[in-house]
Amino acid sequence: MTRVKVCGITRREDREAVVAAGADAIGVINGVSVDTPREVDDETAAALVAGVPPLVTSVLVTMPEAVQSVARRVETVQPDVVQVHDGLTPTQLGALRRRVDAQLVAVVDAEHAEIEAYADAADALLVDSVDAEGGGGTGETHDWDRTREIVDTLDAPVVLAGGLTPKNVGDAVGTVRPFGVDVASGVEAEGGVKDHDAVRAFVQQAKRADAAAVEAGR
Ligand SMILES: O=C(O)c1ccccc1NCC(=O)[C@H](O)[C@H](O)COP(=O)(O)O
Repeated sequence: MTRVKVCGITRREDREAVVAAGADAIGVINGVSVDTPREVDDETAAALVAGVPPLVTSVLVTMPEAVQSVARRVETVQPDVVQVHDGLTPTQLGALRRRVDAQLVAVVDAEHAEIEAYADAADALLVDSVDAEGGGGTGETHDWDRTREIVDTLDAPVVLAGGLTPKNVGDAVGTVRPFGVDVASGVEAEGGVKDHDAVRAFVQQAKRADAAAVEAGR
């Protein structure tokens, strides 16, 4: 079953709508070096994560400068998973993985030269369309055939992100067959505010496409 993560939650009511829509994971962005309407402060991040119910995964999305700083942030926010964009080498990610009480998702773009090393250092890989500064939330798709190759090559769970919307997520799931899909700007009413109808449609389309692919033996 393709898991669905909805990222960039800034408000309690959006977190609740995402849970009600049947998403598997909720992403909270905290400690990033890019300007984004989806980032929240430490206190809000911790409160949003604390309210995620059992059986739904909370994800802290961050862009650390050092292992220590992200370890501190994990202690403050207490997520189930930490998703690391940019900044750390595979060796540093390995050190972080041993240090924190959270699973680790490493973010790469589909053309990254060290994809295997990042996959080995983390619990899962998120293949995104990152901007020049290493940030996500670009609203841009990338070459899904390349991401399908990564899915087929690696043992690690691979999450597809970048430019997904309720309209294209079905094709994305059918083409890439990822472990999960991730969306931020594609289900927003405005920057940092989720459109609850779009969230529901996104989750439905992703799950429907997964069921169709399983039925077709793909
Ligand atoms: O969403 C952001 O603004 C962001 C900024 C800096 C680092 C990460 C960020 N988002 C992380 C995500 O996991 C997004 O869901 C992913 O990049 C996809 O975004 P989108 O293309 O908008 O669906």
